[in-house]
Amino acid sequence: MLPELTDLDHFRTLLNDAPGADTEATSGAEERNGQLTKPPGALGRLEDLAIWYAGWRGTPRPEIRSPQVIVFAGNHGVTAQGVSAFPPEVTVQMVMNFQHGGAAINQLAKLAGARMDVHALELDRPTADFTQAPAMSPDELLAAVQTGWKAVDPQADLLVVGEMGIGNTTPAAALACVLFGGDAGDWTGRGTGVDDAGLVNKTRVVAEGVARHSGDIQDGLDALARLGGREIAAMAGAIAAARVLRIPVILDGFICTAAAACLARSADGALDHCVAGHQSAEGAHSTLLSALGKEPMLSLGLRLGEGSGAALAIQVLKGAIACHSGMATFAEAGVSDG
Ligand SMILES: O=C(O)c1ccc[n+]([C@@H]2O[C@H](COP(=O)([O-])O)[C@@H](O)[C@H]2O)c1
Ligand SMILES: Cc1cc2nc[nH]c2cc1C
Repeated sequence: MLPELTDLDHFRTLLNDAPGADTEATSGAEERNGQLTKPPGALGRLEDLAIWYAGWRGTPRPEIRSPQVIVFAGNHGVTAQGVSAFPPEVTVQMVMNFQHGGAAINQLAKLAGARMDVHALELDRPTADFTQAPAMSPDELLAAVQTGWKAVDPQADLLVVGEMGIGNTTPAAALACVLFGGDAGDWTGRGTGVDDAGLVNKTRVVAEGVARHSGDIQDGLDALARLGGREIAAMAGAIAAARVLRIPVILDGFICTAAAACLARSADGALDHCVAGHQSAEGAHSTLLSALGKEPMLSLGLRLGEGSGAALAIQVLKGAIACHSGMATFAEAGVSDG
């Protein structure tokens, strides 16, 4: 059962107190992995993924039957600073495209056998431009986190969270910068494709936001309120709910990883139930994944968001689980082990 979220301190407490993976299931899966008809380690990272998944599902021989993909959408006041190659109205237009089944994520979720939900968060009320004021008030942050928290199906056995939000690589860069340090230029990339002058302007905007707010940021949730966005906060809420429910999560690209990073900076082990689905072409994604100690499953040059890279990675994880749970042991198959 997922408790109702009453306030942000309650959220922090639930995240800090969330149980870890089932150690018995993990060791049972390790033992089973050692008996399967293959040379030790021959399935490479698929073996680690299967053992990780088994631990979080609490069974040494799990299946993936009910994956869920959730796409959250939000609008950003900081787009007034000219930080995106696309206009903000594309956010609501793409939400309609998701609802009509026409986006990349619709195809990839369907292919992965996943249920897909779309949550648009107050698109007609963008966050404040963080160069001028905190992006969200604490109450606005809580409402967005609650949307994500409640969006997770407790019956799901795997979760992908994705986003749509014109301008959101700017808050994602600002979050990464304030959480991990370095210069704005280390974290700022081209997003949907800003030109060289656009990149200089966007880097300035990120630097201004970080300079304005860093003194008031103690943890990841403070960072989310001041520099984040509603869809980013909702992703954080959903990832945290999955942690409490022991539902494994596949992270998507730069923005999704920035949301996850806010949790990592609010509670130790907050992302132990997450793997990185892919490495985005957004320049700083690899740096952010390294900072979180996450190795991407795929690297295909995607920079779409929407949960697309993570939805593709569901298929790889399904492959890992199919082998782990379906293969015969040496004893069962009468094959001599080494
Ligand atoms: O997932 C990523 O790594 C990623 C990288 C670049 C862009 N995006 C998507 O593009 C939008 C943000 O780009 P921008 O240039 O408007 O900040 C947003 O809707 C994201 O889903 C996503
Ligand atoms: C068309 C378009 C589709 C997207 N999907 C996720 N982010 C996006 C940004 C744009 C511009």
